[in-house]
Amino acid sequence: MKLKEIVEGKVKIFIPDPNEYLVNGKFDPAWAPVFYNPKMIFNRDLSVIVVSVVKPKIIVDALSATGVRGIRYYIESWKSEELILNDKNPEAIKLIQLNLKYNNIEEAKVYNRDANSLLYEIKADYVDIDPFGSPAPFILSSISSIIRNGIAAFTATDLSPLEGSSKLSCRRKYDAINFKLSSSKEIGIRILIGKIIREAAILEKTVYPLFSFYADYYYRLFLKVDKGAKKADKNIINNLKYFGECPRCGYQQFLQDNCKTLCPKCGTEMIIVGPLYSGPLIDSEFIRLLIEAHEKFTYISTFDRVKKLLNLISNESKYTSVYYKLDKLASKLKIPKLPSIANVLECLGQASRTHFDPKGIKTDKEYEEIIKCLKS
Ligand SMILES: C[S@@+](CC[C@H](N)C(=O)[O-])C[C@H]1O[C@@H](n2cnc3c(N)ncnc32)[C@H](O)[C@@H]1O
Ligand SMILES: [Zn+2]
Repeated sequence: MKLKEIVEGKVKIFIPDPNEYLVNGKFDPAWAPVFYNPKMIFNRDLSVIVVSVVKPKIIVDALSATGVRGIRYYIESWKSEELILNDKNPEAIKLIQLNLKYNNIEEAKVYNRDANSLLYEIKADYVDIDPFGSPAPFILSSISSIIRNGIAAFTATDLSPLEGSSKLSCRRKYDAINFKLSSSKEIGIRILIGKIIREAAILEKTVYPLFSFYADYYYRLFLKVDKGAKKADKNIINNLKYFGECPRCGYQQFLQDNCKTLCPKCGTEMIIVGPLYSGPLIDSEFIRLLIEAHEKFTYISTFDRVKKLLNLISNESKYTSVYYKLDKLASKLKIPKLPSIANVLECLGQASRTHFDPKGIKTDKEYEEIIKCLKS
């Protein structure tokens, strides 16, 4: 394999030389023998900050590819007692070993295993699942390996099922009914968390979101894992719900079940999706710690973008309801001229923009008040 040296964060690593794997002059990271995607630097930068706050004892980068993620955690976030890097691809293992050596890390453990079988054999307090597409095949094994108060980190790039475009795929992978809704960007992340809560419950464990976000073409979740059948039951009872949107007037609400429901505002039958997680997506103390920690990472190439996202998420986390997409709402209600988002926010007083959608707002104000502000 012809290699190329690159710098990401504070580490220098070798990746397969993209020029060797061009097809018709184009390159896709999946065409190289070992996967490295520069579009995921933002994801890794944010994860480095998270790990610097969490300071886990045992870090597992279960789907490592080049090893860049785990190596960055060790060099930039925190020197954990143990660092475990794993990939089922033997070519990846050669590269991981080379990259560890190049960054003077001697103490890491490297496995060439199927991640699921490895995860059932080990215990850790931070497990990173960064797969091709869906993390669903790794949920049960990763949660099983994480001790009480440990962190599960998941990336999901399969937005099509999660956002309701591929309905059958969503049924198959996430056991949830889904349709394309106005707020599908947020619904998708809630369906994913709902699935993880149900899988964790099988093991008498549960998860609570600390920090979760949508960016570019993926979701990223950091969940705190807790143990106990009663806690698992409580989380399911309190936070596993359905969600309905009225196709006529755009009113939306969480629902206890997926029985036929008429819109309380206009009487039209609502479109219902779920089951999904209805609780907070962000822990306010955790986001405060991330904002504080971020100041130390002045060298990362995404410094400004990370700051913007963290501040926006901190703002929107004050509101528990799913965002309203104003252009969709205005078009449903035939409001001819959409006021600026800034004007709507000012009119509502307690409301925020959302990172999920530039046309969306989050507020806990009543539907009628939102409409009044849209019309004013
Ligand atoms: C998206 S890449 C990981 C990228 C890496 N985490 C990063 O940040 O650059 C997914 C990796 O998972 C590996 N993989 C897929 N299925 C696996 C399995 N069942 N067990 C172990 N590794 C697996 C692939 O070989 C690939 O290297
Ligand atoms: Zn309605």
